[in-house]
Amino acid sequence: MEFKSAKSPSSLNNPARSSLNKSGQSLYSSLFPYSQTGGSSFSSTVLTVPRKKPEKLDDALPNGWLESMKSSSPPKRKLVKDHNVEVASDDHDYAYHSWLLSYPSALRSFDKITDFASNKKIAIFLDYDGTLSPIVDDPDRAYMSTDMRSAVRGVASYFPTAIISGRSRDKVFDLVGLKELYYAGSHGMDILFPHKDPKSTDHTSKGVTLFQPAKEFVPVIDEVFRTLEKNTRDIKGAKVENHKFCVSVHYRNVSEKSWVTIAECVHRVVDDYPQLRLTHGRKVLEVRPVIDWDKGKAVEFLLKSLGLENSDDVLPIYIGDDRTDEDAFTVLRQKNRGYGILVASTPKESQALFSLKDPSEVKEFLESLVRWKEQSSL
Ligand SMILES: O=P(O)(O)OC[C@H]1O[C@H](O[C@H]2O[C@H](CO)[C@@H](O)[C@H](O)[C@H]2O)[C@H](O)[C@@H](O)[C@@H]1O
Repeated sequence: MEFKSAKSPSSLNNPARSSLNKSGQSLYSSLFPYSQTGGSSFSSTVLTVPRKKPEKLDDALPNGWLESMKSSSPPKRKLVKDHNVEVASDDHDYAYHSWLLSYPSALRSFDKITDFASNKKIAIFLDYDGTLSPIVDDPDRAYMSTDMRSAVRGVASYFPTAIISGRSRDKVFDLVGLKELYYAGSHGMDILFPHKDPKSTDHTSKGVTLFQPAKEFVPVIDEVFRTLEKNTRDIKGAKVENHKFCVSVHYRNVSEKSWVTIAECVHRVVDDYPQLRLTHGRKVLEVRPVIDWDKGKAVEFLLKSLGLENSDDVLPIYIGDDRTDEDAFTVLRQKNRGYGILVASTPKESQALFSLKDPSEVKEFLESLVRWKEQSSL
């Protein structure tokens, strides 16, 4: 990531922040918590992050693969011991706090967000890994806490709430376990509507309306999954997951010296399938069908299904941490119709407007929304 010194946050050249919605109201400029014209005394040293669409692995030159793989998850933070408390180093704090000027904390901006949301219908979209659950080495053990589950249940009792994950729908449903939510698995290619009867005793994700735009790719995805499993068997730490409409190849637990080997192995397999493409998440390579569908399209589809599209009295809020979430942030930003909130504890370029540091801040934000809603309906 490249940092540049800038005169003021206004140098972000961010048209979305001043664009207007249909009623002439700006979602962005009215919420930007820092002056976009005047410079603060701090501004001459502010670090800003260039905003460009994150590069996908399949767009990168072969030489770029390794760099892309190395930067695909925040580096381990340099920690220093201070009174038995682990705190981030000064360098990290400085960069992070500077970055917050461009991506303000959604918690600190909470009053502005809710001022804007008053008299609007909020719709909540949540990524799973890194947003509701912390990133852990073993994808099968990425559990969300009981408190987080309660927070999600809380928001879902007031606002339509969807989980939009790269995982298969069944896996993410098993991890979240709330049947009142909408689920979009496989990066939005497998959409489930909640049980119509909230008292249903069916605790599986079955029996409700589905939207599966990549249905015909299931056999090829299965074939590629089996080939990748076989071909990566000798790469220590590699893990391949079949998400029905896409495949994940994890290299988090692979020694860095074998990253080229695993990348080449995946590329060799995918090269034989022109109908498939590769994208890149947090220490994971993902094989997906070449269809014009992503988390952003899933958000649009869900808003439409909920009768909430093209409406000025609707405020979609999308919270996510990964490159694949950028598609959803972009949709909200381009259409000037909602807030993207990036979960990040290190500076990252993003199409999101706000940020939260980690899943515990996500939980706090969701709980605050519930409290705000409860108080405003008194
Ligand atoms: O869209 P998401 O819900 O964020 O899913 C994206 C990927 O999440 C999982 O992998 C990530 O989390 C793992 C557990 O913390 C971590 O070990 C891995 O390195 C991360 O990439 C999931 O296993 C993938 O299949 C999803 O695509």
